[in-house]
Amino acid sequence: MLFHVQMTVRLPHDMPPAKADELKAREKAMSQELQRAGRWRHLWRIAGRYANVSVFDVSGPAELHELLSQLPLFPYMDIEVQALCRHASSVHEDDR
Ligand SMILES: O=C(O)C[C@H]1C=CC(=O)O1
Repeated sequence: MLFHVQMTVRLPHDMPPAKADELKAREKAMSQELQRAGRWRHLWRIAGRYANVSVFDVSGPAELHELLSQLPLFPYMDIEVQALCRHASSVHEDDR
């Protein structure tokens, strides 16, 4: 199943920079691992914001929740999820 996910990062202003850098480095490593595995299909920065729009390809909501909740920045993100299904007019036959 595909899910559209919007993540907005809200790090506390008093978080020590070294802690923020460590969280961001771990988040980057995990996101790249999931992208290479095909589970995090798209990752786009929303211009002008510390936020992204992503598309995940997972078995269902439970797997998505497990994956998102393991992200190092999870405690510091507002996350909105929308389930996607194939559009009848899509020319991409392999979209699910
Ligand atoms: O920067 C972000 O949007 C938050 C998060 C998503 C991937 C990553 O490396 O950090």
